[in-house]
Amino acid sequence: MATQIHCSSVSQRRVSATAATSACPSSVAARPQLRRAAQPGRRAAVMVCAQAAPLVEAAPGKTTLGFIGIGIMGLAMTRNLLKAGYQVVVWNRNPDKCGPLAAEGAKVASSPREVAAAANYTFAMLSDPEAALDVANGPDGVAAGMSAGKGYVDVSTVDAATSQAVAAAVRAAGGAFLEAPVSGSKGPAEQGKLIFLTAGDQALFNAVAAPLDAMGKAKFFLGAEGAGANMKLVVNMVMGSMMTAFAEGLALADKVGLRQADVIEVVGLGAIAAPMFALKGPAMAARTYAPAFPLKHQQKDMRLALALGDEAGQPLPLAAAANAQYIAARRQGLGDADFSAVMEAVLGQAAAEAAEAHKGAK
Ligand SMILES: NC(=O)C1=CN([C@@H]2O[C@H](COP(=O)(O)OP(=O)(O)OC[C@H]3O[C@@H](n4cnc5c(N)ncnc54)[C@H](OP(=O)(O)O)[C@@H]3O)[C@@H](O)[C@H]2O)C=CC1
Ligand SMILES: O=CC(=O)O
Repeated sequence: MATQIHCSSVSQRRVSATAATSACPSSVAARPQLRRAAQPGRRAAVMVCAQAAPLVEAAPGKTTLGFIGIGIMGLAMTRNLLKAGYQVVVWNRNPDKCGPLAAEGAKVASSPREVAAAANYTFAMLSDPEAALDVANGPDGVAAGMSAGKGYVDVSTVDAATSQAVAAAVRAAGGAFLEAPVSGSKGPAEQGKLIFLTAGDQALFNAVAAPLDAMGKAKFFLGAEGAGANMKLVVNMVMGSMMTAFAEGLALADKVGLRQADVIEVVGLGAIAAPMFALKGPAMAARTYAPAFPLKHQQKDMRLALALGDEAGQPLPLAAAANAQYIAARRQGLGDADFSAVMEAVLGQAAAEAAEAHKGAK
């Protein structure tokens, strides 16, 4: 897995080995706004903190990891932890989804609490804020299985308030907390090329550096919990708006007699080229939407980003318009399809307007 991190700006400070050894979970005030990961070779073996139990650096063969939420992303991410040689204990609400991982060597637990009790560090990849709160703070949840020296890494896409509520419950039980939402979809998850947007307890960030590297190609430490969640919502708001604009472009091209394949090629050669357009464009032109990133999750991210905009006093009219299209697509029953199925809402709107115009002409 690629683990090398490049600094693109002098204002972005690397986390030094000294910082890694001296940081405590509670020392959030001292953290810079944006930090990239330390070089793996410079990590200290044990992260010592005066106020909390030391967190031991995770390593295959000596660390048991937990993984909760075996959906599209969780399955691929857990596979990479198993491939890297970690012992992994898993739990999923629908236990059938743990079957393939059990066959590959994972142990299956009967509750999130049992996972946290069995593992040194537990990861969770859950659908939304409600699921994240249920799993972490519920009666048989992760916090109930936490104790000093353990850590919880929530990689789900949620809002800052959810992340902060989970962090409080985990810390109250003596554990450390890191939010670590990921940028990158099913393909990057399978290839171990996710981008982790982390925030929270820096000692835990350092302790789980190796498992993060087994699942991803880059990791950012952004400060106190909430910063990772906000970064993820900003990125996904842009992605959701881009996808809607692209769907409108393909629909318009078709209406005026252009080949959608030509549009995809022209876009791909110019300044607005994006891997997402190249990857999703041909399937959108064929109107097929095999789920990599479910549309219901993209709409959840738009909703959470708009709420963040409200809170921050930042108008987001473009994102609001895109969100309306994702809501329309959900109403068309496309929540479980890939988010590129927003194309159907764009086409559906055109069809509805044509029908309305036809009615008016009668
Ligand atoms: N797919 C993608 O490309 C990406 C997704 N994400 C984010 O990752 C998260 C997961 O996405 P993905 O794997 O695609 O989604 P899936 O829908 O495939 O998986 C969702 C997981 O959450 C579990 N879950 C939902 N509600 C609850 C609950 N109340 N209690 C316990 N477990 C629950 C599901 O369990 P069950 O199987 O029982 O339903 C399932 O394991 C989302 O936050 C998404 O926004 C981030 C980057 C990329
Ligand atoms: O959250 C989705 C992604 O592709 O990133």
